[in-house]
Amino acid sequence: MPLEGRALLFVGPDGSGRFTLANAIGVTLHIPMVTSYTTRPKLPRETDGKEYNFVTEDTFKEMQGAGEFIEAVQMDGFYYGIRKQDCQDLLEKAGSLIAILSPEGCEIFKREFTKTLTIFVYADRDTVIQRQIERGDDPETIKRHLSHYEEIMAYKDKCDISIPNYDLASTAQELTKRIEEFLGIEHHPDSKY
Ligand SMILES: Nc1nc2c(ncn2[C@@H]2O[C@H](COP(=O)(O)OP(=O)(O)O)[C@@H](O)[C@H]2O)c(=O)[nH]1
Ligand SMILES: Nc1ncnc2c1ncn2[C@@H]1O[C@H](COP(=O)(O)OP(=O)(O)O)[C@@H](O)[C@H]1O
Repeated sequence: MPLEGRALLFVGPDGSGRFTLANAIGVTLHIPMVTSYTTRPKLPRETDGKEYNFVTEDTFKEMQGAGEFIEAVQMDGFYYGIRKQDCQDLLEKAGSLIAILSPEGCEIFKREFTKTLTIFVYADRDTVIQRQIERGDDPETIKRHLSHYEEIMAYKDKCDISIPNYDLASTAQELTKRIEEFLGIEHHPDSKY
């Protein structure tokens, strides 16, 4: 049985601005974001429970064994997954949720929710490199991210919306409008976008 509700799925290369845009849209449209679980070590700029719930591999595997994840993937030796119960709780409260995930994860979510919107956020290679340097990612992490750049970009035309993110304010404004159309809501009067 698919989950009754709407899932806005943000996907795109690392450093393209998925988290920044998902967060802005969530605040403007009052849509909560579901936090993934990962075994990847926490970076200094991250806060446990915000970007991810950081867990050990043993804990992840226990949760996976108990069937807790709606989807779980392994990437570059790390596990990532989203808990079904977390989605159910958010849908009960808000009717919609936001998730940031890989193309593979999007395909699974599309089968698991009654209504999904896939939003592809992108920028050129040099720009995503520059942004990752500025946000303090180490060279190894940036290299790891870039090894997926082309493969992720190939998913662009399979998404419902694909949006280049250069000027943040105008990207957020355009995206807010297109999501409001999808959700069938009037443009939010207080929206600064
Ligand atoms: N399928 C799936 N993908 C995820 C999940 N959580 C994160 N991802 C994606 O997996 C990739 C993880 O990359 P990572 O190197 O850890 O960089 P991050 O984007 O800075 O966290 C990113 O593209 C995420 O959007 C999840 O729960 N499921
Ligand atoms: N349009 C933009 N212009 C300049 N910087 C941006 C823009 N969008 C996002 N950023 C910055 O670039 C970095 C990467 O954005 P983030 O949302 O973390 O990307 P992702 O989740 O796709 O890895 C962050 O430091 C963010 O503040």
